[in-house]
Amino acid sequence: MHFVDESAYAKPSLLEVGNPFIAFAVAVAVSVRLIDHSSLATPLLALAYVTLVPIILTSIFLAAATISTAYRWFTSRVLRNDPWHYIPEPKGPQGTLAAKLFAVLGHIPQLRAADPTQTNLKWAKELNSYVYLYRGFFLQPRVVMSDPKGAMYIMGQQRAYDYPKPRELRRYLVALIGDGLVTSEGDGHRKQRKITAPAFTVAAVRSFIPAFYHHTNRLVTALNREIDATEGPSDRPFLSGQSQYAAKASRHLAPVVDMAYWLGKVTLDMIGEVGFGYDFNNVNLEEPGKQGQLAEAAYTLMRSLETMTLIDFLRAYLASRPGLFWLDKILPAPQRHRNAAAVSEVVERYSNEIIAKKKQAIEEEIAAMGLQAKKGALGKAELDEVIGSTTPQMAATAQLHGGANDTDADANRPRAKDLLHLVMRANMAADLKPSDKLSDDELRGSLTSILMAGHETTATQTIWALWELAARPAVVRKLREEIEDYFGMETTVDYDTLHRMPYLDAVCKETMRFWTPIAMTVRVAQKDDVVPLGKSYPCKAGSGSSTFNHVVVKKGQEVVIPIDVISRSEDVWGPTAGEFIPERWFECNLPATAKESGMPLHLMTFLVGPRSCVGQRAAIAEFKILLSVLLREFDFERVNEWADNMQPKHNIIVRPIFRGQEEVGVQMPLRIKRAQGARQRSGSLLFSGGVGGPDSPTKPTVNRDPNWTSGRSSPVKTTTLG
Ligand code: HEM
Repeated sequence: MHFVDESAYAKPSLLEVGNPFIAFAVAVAVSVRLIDHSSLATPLLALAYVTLVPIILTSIFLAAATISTAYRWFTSRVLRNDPWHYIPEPKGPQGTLAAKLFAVLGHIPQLRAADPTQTNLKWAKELNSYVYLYRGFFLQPRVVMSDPKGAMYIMGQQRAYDYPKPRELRRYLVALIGDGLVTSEGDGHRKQRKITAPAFTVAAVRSFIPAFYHHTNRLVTALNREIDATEGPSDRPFLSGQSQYAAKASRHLAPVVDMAYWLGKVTLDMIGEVGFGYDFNNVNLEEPGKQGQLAEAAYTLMRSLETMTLIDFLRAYLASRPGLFWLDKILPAPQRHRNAAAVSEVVERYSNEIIAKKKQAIEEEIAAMGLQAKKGALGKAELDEVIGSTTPQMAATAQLHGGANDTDADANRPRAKDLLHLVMRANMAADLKPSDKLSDDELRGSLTSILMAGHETTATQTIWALWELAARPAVVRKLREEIEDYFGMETTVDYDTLHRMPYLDAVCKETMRFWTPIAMTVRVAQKDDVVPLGKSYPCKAGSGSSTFNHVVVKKGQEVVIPIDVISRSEDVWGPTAGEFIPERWFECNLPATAKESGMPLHLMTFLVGPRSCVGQRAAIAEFKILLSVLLREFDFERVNEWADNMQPKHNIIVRPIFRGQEEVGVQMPLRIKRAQGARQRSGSLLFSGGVGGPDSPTKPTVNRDPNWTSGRSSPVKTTTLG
């Protein structure tokens, strides 16, 4: 059981649903009376006591909820004098059960019924405002802040700590992944971030590049194996991770494979190595059941997020009211929660081992440098001197729990210092105040945070890029031309070259704009505040005012920052905001509204401020490497019959499912073929046979687009990612 530090949260106001003080005071009073008037020695009375207290508490909660819901309804609908009376609000559900339950469920069923990005964009259009209000559970007002200036105000350096994540979300995440960088708040977060952020420097990310290529190349080898194994359609799945639908749609040397499955595997391998020097070797293993225990645990944890239902959300919401924490104890936990609890124990066990091995490895490094006498007195600068590639012991550690033997040619390459190693070394510095040091528990939290936050996000970003490119041969042609120009006959390019490729940069940015893996974040105000907006928006009809350019936020109020809506906002991107156009990123095409928005790189994909993505530099490099190598090697096509059935599913991360194939769950089935002119490789990238295989003398052939000036000679200017 993880303890959640609540110090970042202000005390709830009297009218907050399920006020803990009221609930607690009444429960104590009732208990005292029960104890006074009965003897708990009798089992029957003890049972009555145990049953009665929850019933009484529930009744109190329901009474408090009814009063505060009625109060909200009265002030907003009858008196029209609540602090948000002027902010437009979308219509509730019509004529359905959800309409009857509006007072309990608010607009949430509407948001969960369809793609929330589209629902929010539709509401913004109908209300003619990117700032509006919808109702959460028990009519709680939630302000939707799709105004970039407002969102940056909330998430920026000055205010981010006044707007922590809501308790229920945090409790849920802590139960899953422990209390690390993702979940900590206030001073706990400041401390974690101070130690962790310096591990993600440009120098560190540069040193990860060989590992990113190594794992991408393993994926290429595995996919080529799948292509070679495909003789034609089959009634039953015959490739790893394949669904029966994909098996049926496969053709000779052109299988339909689930790229979500493969990208999930490869990004886990990448984060395993660069995150904490651990080789999952997941790409070379088949079904999840056959993975190493830690990989399997990470996989199950991610899947448990996928299946959250409305009831789960309501339950989490209720159980997070301090007076009702016992609800979690008495309601039978769904199977997936039990799974999640079991796997988080596995993660914890492995994390302890990894941390212990790392401590040992760092001490060996210090000894190898002859600095043992000074151990405990080494400052940060001196510890930074302790550099170089992984010691043999560290390499052995890396292999200890790997899923399978690594058969790749460059398995024994020198490995860069991993993120956890860097974090732990920084944590050992004698010049760090004791109060700033992370405990083993906090280190474990940072390990799981990096593992979970840095894995499916990058996989998802790449899945969406392939989905878009699979329907855009002209974009693929231009991109391949640029890739060939920059890579030449090499299998890799360095960090700087990777970031100098303008069209790759534009395609990556457009994917990060159009498909943000994390579509939104929710925050809860700890103080009353007034949030300034970048422009004036029309007020709700009948509110007595015409426009508003600020939003009053009350303590305890939730604010939604819809990263996806900001990215597709016509106010920022103009009338083509809803289209996928990489060329919009060329300096000459960038709209003034995007440039003036003030967002870093004109995007909120990684959020901003002290709670922005700490791993963004690594994520971008990983994304660019995956995309450029995969596109160089393979053609990806959508399966025509299913092209219109893709539905983005939002569960913290936005991933694709397909109508008619719901039982498969998250998947990205794409037809894959060897690209025409897939090249002869120098170095370690091996695959068997086929055009451009290791024995093929074929020089790359590129279908040049006459309208495209690519590569080094391109006059196009962009502000590149990285
Ligand atoms: C394309 C890939 C990625 C995207 C789009 C992404 C996006 C984000 C976003 C939006 C947040 C803020 C979430 C919130 O507070 O609600 C976040 C936080 C975080 N990300 Fe990423 N991320 C990506 C990849 C990575 C990678 C590769 C790593 C690690 C190697 C990573 C580590 C983290 C961590 C530790 C946090 C918590 C930061 C904090 O609260 O201080 N992310 N990410």
